[in-house]
Amino acid sequence: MSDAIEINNVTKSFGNFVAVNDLSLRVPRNTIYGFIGPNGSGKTTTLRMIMRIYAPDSGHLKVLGEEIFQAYSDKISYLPEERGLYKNMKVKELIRFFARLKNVRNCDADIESWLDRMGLLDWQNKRVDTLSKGMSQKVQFISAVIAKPELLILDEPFSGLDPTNRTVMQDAILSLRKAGTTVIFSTHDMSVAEKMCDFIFMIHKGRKVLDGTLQQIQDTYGLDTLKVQLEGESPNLYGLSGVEKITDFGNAQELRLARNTDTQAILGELMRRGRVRHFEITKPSLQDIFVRIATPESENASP
Ligand SMILES: Nc1ncnc2c1ncn2[C@@H]1O[C@H](COP(=O)(O)OP(=O)(O)OP(=O)(O)O)[C@@H](O)[C@H]1O
Repeated sequence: MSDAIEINNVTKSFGNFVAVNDLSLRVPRNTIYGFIGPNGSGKTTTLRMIMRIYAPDSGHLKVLGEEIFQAYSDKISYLPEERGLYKNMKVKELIRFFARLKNVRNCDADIESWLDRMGLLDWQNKRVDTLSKGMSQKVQFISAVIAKPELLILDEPFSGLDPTNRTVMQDAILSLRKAGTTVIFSTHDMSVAEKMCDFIFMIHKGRKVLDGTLQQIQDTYGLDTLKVQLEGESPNLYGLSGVEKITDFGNAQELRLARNTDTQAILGELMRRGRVRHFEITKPSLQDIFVRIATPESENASP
């Protein structure tokens, strides 16, 4: 079976500005693929090309094995970044309308079951303009999944949701993947990407800079991070040999190490300076990897 998405050397410019530059990417079926990248790096433009809202200037795209949108339009759903719903329709009526657009009828039981899961059953006969932002987002999500798409594309599905609703949304996405759906979502939340995604793709200035499982990505950096906690306020961590960068989280600090740094020597030095509560040699987090790639050299320099 073909991959859910095959992108081959795709470029898209707006005027002189190259938003997506020679991008190639494969999304296997039945996976969750996370798109990450700084603001304006090309995530939405890529998703819009998959949805054929934009045509690439060059390169080729295949979605669910098809090159022509009409051939896959009924099997794909998109939750756009800018949420917009028909405000004077009632919730259930609106979801029914989106189902019909994909040629799905008689789905009231499914709609009710989704509304129930998303904590919106009592709102089914309320007008859309009476919903809060988070509620409309959930209604839009249900509208996207009601026709049981093979491929679901979500542009920042967690933004603006409170922690409970984030969990509800995460569970819904995971259950869809379990049922066989391929899910692509963009996010600025690195911990969500780390926990949920089978594969992570990072785009920076229109170019692919990361693509793989979290483990593959972290392995390219190796065990170059020290997580430490020392007793007392503002522990003195400066001047340690081999430490390239210190990130201070207040109660804990992360040290980035140069290759072949002697971590035992650092531990010895820290013990001379104070009482060490926590000392862990680890791979960098996705958040740290993102910052390393996206932060300009000058801001990312050694302390
Ligand atoms: N229709 C358009 N016309 C002109 N420029 C555009 C258009 N759409 C996107 N761009 C530009 O292309 C670049 C990539 O935008 P895109 O929306 O893909 O970024 P993004 O990674 O989704 O960002 P964010 O995280 O802020 O949503 C930006 O510089 C943006 O200004």
